[in-house]
Amino acid sequence: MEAVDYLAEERRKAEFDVEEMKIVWAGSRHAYEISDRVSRLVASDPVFRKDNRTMLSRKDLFKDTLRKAAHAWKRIIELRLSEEEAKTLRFYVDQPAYTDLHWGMFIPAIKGQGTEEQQQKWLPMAYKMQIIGCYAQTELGHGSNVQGLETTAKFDPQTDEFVIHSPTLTSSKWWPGGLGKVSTHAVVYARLIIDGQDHGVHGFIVQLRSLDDHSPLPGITVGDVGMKFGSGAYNSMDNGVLRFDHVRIPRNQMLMRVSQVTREGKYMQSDVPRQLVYGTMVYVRQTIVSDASRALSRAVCIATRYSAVRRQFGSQNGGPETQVINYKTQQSRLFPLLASAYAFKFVGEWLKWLYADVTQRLEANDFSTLPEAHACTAGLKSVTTSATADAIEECRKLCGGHGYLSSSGLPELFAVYIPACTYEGDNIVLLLQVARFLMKTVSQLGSGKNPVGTTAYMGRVEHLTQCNCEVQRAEDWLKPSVILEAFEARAARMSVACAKSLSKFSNPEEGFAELSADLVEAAVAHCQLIIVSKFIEKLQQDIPGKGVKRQLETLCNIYALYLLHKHLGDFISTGSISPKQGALANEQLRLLYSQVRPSVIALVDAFNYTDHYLGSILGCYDGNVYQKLYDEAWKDPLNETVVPDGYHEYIRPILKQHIRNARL
Ligand SMILES: CCCCCCCC/C=C\CCCCCCCCCCCCCCCC(=O)SCCNC(=O)CCNC(=O)[C@H](O)C(C)(C)COP(=O)(O)OP(=O)(O)OC[C@H]1O[C@@H](n2cnc3c(N)ncnc32)[C@H](O)[C@@H]1OP(=O)(O)O
Ligand SMILES: Cc1cc2nc3c(=O)[nH]c(=O)nc-3n(C[C@H](O)[C@H](O)[C@H](O)COP(=O)(O)OP(=O)(O)OC[C@H]3O[C@@H](n4cnc5c(N)ncnc54)[C@H](O)[C@@H]3O)c2cc1C
Repeated sequence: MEAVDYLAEERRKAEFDVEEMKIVWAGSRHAYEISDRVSRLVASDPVFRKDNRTMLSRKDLFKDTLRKAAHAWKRIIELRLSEEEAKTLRFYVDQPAYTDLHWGMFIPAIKGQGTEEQQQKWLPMAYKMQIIGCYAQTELGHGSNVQGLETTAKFDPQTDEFVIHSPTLTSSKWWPGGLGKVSTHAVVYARLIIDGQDHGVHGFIVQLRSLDDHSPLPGITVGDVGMKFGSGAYNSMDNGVLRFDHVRIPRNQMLMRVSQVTREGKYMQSDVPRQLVYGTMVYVRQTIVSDASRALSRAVCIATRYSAVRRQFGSQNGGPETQVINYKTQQSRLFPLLASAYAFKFVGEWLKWLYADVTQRLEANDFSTLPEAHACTAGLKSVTTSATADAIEECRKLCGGHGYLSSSGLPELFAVYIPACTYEGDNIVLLLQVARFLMKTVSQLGSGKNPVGTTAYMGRVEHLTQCNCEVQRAEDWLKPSVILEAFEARAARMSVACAKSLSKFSNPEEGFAELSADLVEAAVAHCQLIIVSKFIEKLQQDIPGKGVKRQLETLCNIYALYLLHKHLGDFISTGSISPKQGALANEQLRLLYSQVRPSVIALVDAFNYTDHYLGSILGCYDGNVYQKLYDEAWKDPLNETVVPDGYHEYIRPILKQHIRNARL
C-alpha cells in the first residue's frame, strides 16, 4: 500500500522555495549536500538503528553505543570522510558517546594549551584514536568554581615528575564523559604545587588505563557515576569518577603553552593570558549554541507537523474538525519557537565566525578580543540552551497526550538535552560572567576607550538612555532600526541601572552578590540583543530563492516581538517603550502569526531531517501519525503476551480473594 502524505496539502500552501531555504538553513550549498548525503547514509545503516534505544538496559545501551562508535569510525575511514562529514555523521547518529569528549574536548585541550612539541607528540595518536581521551576537570565538591579544584599535581624535582593525587573525597573527579569505562587518557585539571607553593589550576595529560588490556594503571580508581535522568538519553555516556593515589607522570605532560615548569622546578608564565587554560570551554560553548538550534528545530519540526495533523473541535456539518495548528493559542506558543530555531542557527553561525577570528588572533598573540569571545560564548550558550530546554518541554505539551509517549521522541530529546543548561558551565554562573563583562564595559565609558563588537551600542549610551521609541502604529514594529533601538535601549538601560546600584556599595564584590539577580537579567537582555541583531544582519545578505528572504524577515520579526512581549516588564520599566507601544507590538505579532501560518510546514521541512533522525512518530514526514502510533504500541515488550508475566503471582490472588473471603 502506498504511504499517504497527510501533509501534502500543507506543503502546497508554502509561499517560498523550500529547496533554497534548505541551503540557507544548512549554511551553504556544500554543507547542504554533505548533510543530505550523510543523513541518508546513517538512516539506511541498520547499525545506526535507534528506535529501540529507550527500551535497552543501561549495559545494553552502553554496548550499543560502543558498537555504533566503532562502526562510525570504520565508515569514516572506509569512506575517507572529511572532518566536516565526520561531524555531520556524529550529529545524525544522534547518540552521546565517549567520542564527543575525545574529539570535542580532549583534542581541543591539547591543541589550545599544549606546546608545539606536545601537540606533535599527542595529536597524531589521538587523531588515529590509538589513544582515547576525556576532559577531567569537575570534581565531586567543585564544578562551577574551577579555582576551587582540589586535585594536586606536586612537582618532584628528584625524578622530574608530577605526582597527581586526590587528597579528599570531594577531590574525586566526577562527571567527565568517556571517563567511566572507555578513556585511556585524560586531560586532568589539578593545582600545580612546587616546593609547597600553589600556582593554581593547570592541565596535565594523564594515562588512566593500560593500552594492552584496558585495566586501570596503578594508583588509579575509576568507574561510572551511575544512571542519569530519563531512559536512553545521556545514559549512553559513561560519565565517570576518578581518584588518584600519588600517580606519577613525566614533567612534560603538563600542558605548557600558558605556563611552564623547568627541570629545576621554576614556574614560568608566558605572555599568553592565564585564561587560556579555560580555552577549551570557550570552544565547546560555541559548539553548544549551534547544537541548540539543532535540538530546538527537531522538537519544533515534530510539534509543527503533528499540530497540522491533529484535529480537535470545530466540526461543521459533520466536516473535519479544526487542525490544532489553526488555534491562535497554539500558534502563539509554537511559532516563536520556530522563529527561535532560525535565530539560534544564525547566531550560531556568527559565533563560529567570532571563534575562528579570536583563534586566529590568539595565534598572532593578539589577545584583545578574548574577553568579548568569553562573554559571547558564555552568554549565548546560556540563553540558547535555557530557551531550548524550555521549548522542548513546550513542544511536548503542544502535542498533547501523545507527546508524552516515548515514540513521540520528545521525552528522550528533553532528557538528553537538559544537561546542556548545566554542563560546560551552569547557565546562571555563565550569565554572571557576562554581567561582569558588562559592568566593566559601563565603568570604562567616558574613559576614552570606545566599546567595540557586541558592546559597541554602549558607546551610544547617552542617546540610548534618553531616546523615545518612535512606534505609533503596529506596522512601525516591522522596521529593523526600530526593533534594534528598542533592544539596545533596554539592554543599555538595564546595565546602566545595575552599574548605578553597584556604585552604592563600598565593597564591589558584596554589591555584585547582592544585585546578582538583576545582573543576570541585564546579561540576558544583552544576549537577546545579540541574537536579534545577528538575525537582522543575516537579512542584509543576498538571500536567493523565491520568497525565502521574506519568510526569514517574518521569522525575525516574530522572534524579536515575541521576546519583547515576553519581557515587556523590562522594556516598559526601563522606559524603552511605552505600554501602548507594547500593545502595538503584540498586535503586530498576531498578524505575523497569520502571515507565517501557510508556510510553517515547509519551514520545518527546510531543516531536511530524515525520519530516522527525528525519531518521532508524531513528526514523521508523511504525517501518518495514527496508524504508526497504533502499530508501534503493539511492538512494546508488554504486548508480547496477552496475559502479563506476574498474573499468576500478583493479579489472580487479588481477583480471587473474594472467593476466599466468602468462604471465611
Ligand atoms: C555513537 C556515535 C559515535 C559517532 C562517532 C563519530 C566519530 C567522531 C568524529 C567526529 C566527532 C566530532 C564530535 C565533536 C562533538 C563536540 C561536542 C562536544 C560536546 C561536549 C559535551 C559537553 C560535555 C560537558 C563538558 C563539561 O562540562 S567540562 C566542565 C565545564 N566546566 C565549566 O564550565 C566550569 C565553569 N566555571 C568557569 O568557567 C570558571 O570557574 C568561571 C565561572 C569563569 C570563574 O572562573 P574564575 O574564578 O577563574 O574567574 P573570575 O575571577 O570570574 O574571572 C577571572 C577573569 O577570567 C575571565 N575568564 C573566565 N573564564 C574565561 C574564559 N573561558 N575565557 C577567557 N576569559 C575568561 C573573566 O572574565 C575574568 O576576566 P577579568 O578581565 O574580569 O579579570
Ligand atoms: C551530563 C553532564 C556531563 C558533564 N561532562 C563533564 C565533562 O566531560 N568534564 C567535566 O569536567 N565536567 C563535566 N560535567 C560537569 C559540569 O561541567 C558541571 O556540573 C557544571 O560546570 C556545573 O557545576 P556544578 O555541578 O558544580 O554546579 P554547582 O556550581 O554546584 O551549581 C549548583 C547551583 O548553584 C548555583 N551557583 C553556583 N555558583 C553560583 C554563583 N557563584 N552564584 C550564583 N549561583 C551559583 C548554580 O546556578 C546552581 O543552581 C558534566 C555535567 C553533566 C551534568
